[in-house]
Amino acid sequence: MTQDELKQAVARAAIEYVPQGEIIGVGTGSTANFFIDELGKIKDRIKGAVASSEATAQRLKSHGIPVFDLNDVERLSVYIDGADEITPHGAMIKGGGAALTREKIVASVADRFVCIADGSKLVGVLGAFPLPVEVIPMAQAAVARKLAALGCEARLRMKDGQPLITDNGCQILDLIGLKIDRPAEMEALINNMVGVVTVGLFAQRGADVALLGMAEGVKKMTF
Ligand SMILES: O=C(CO)[C@H](O)[C@H](O)COP(=O)(O)O
Repeated sequence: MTQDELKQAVARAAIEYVPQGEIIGVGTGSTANFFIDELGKIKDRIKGAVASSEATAQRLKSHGIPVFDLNDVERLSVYIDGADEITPHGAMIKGGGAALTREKIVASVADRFVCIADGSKLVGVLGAFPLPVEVIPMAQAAVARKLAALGCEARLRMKDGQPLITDNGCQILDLIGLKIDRPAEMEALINNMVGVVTVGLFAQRGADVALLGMAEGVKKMTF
């Protein structure tokens, strides 16, 4: 099976977690896109969705799924999203698609985080994938120096020759070679740096369920 077929398989499996008549949280990325396409087929089952990015909002709308502002929603029973890496304990690196801040916000009001990913995302230790950190642009260089002092390279993410600008008007530093032995502690340490908006470590609030696409089928893990 190709990686896309594995992503499609977990996107289909995640439909089981979509509650009747509710608003759900929807993530960002290629796996989330496959999920949105599946959601489009059963859109009458839900009231609508809260999107974790402008791109996701557009895709939901293209399927005729109503998109709600999080400020108008008190709680979500489920948030469904992909990950760049996930451990056997449910800690994740997210933000490969630069949507980490809104993803963390939407996930924070959800009772349950269902992570959907192809099996290659399952790792023993986080950090082979560069860890994204969203930063306030004026603090970018200062934050990069502090992050580099942790023993990694902090590389400004570029797009079309310019620093990438997120949906929040911020920039992304990708941390290469960071050793992440204790994800929850590292999350708190980086989040506490002045100028950091969000770190793409989801450990203090990790996944509750992971659906991982493997050649032999969808593997379910609960945490
Ligand atoms: O965190 C994310 C976007 O900010 C994505 O969930 C993550 O990058 C995984 O993406 P994909 O499903 O395309 O592999």
